[in-house]
Amino acid sequence: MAASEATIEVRDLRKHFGPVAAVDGLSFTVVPGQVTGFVGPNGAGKSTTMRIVLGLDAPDAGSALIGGLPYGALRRPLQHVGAALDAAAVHPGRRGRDHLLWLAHSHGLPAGRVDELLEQVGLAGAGRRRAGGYSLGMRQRLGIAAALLGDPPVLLFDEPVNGLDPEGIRWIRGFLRRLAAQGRAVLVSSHLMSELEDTADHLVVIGRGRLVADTPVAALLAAASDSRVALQTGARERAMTVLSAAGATVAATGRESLTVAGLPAERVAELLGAEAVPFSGLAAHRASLEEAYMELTRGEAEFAAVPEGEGPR
Ligand SMILES: Nc1ncnc2c1ncn2[C@@H]1O[C@H](COP(=O)(O)OP(=O)(O)OP(=O)(O)O)[C@@H](O)[C@H]1O
Repeated sequence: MAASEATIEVRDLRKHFGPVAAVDGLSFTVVPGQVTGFVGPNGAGKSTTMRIVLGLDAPDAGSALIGGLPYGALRRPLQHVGAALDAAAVHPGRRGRDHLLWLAHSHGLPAGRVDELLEQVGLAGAGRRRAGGYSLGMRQRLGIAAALLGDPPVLLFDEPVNGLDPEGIRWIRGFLRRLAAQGRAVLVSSHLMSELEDTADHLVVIGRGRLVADTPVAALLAAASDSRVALQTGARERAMTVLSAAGATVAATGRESLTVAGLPAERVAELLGAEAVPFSGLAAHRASLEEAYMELTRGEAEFAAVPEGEGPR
């Protein structure tokens, strides 16, 4: 597939529902060969953005392009973009395999891929059972198979791990990574950062319809991890004086322990060494993605808990 086909470009996108600005001037690009996590709290505008990308909603302003074209201009949409937005969107009386055959048929796609896809998503043994009897995990897998029917270079998944058991979550993570490794652009939404740990290469973080961050996961983790150092020292007061003078924010966490923010571990060691301040332990704090996210969104009003009765939702 050509790399340029495998992109999603969102530019100055806006969408209001009555007084609510669901999407409020949002711009970002999803590139091929990566899993891009689309993160924000409930109501941040993730689903609305995805629906606009897929031509299911019209924006008030701005554009959302798939491989350079709006969804409506794609002649064979399923061959350009696949999406799983709602795991329950299958008629319960329909067998899983028949659902895919019907989709293939109605979009002029070869039916030959259906069995291969059922195999790929782990539904080979259940394809002839009615979807009404499927577990949530099985319906998610069927939705993913449907998204892949046209072998598209661009894929969107809205909260694909919602309600899945650990085995299902592990499977989806690996599957998304493989799809990206094939050169596809993969956009995955979640309201939980922890769900994207080990899955996403890049993050687009939004709050109240606006961009909060657009960053490689590695850079975000490095920034958050570098920002704190755990220090053990019998000379707590002297260490505090030296490090504060160098611009660090130092907090005592115990009689002989400190947390240092604003300086990397190597610099802390250097400064203490230069002033002959003894210390027995020094470790860079390794942030989890969840911690990095909290750090990133600290002070963002849209992420703060709204006291009951005061918020719009
Ligand atoms: N069809 C609609 N009519 C009215 N308001 C809507 C509609 N769709 C979305 N909204 C509102 O727009 C805002 C953004 O909703 P959206 O579903 O896009 O957020 P989200 O980030 O996907 O949230 P979640 O994580 O809960 O799925 C919310 O305030 C929501 O109530």
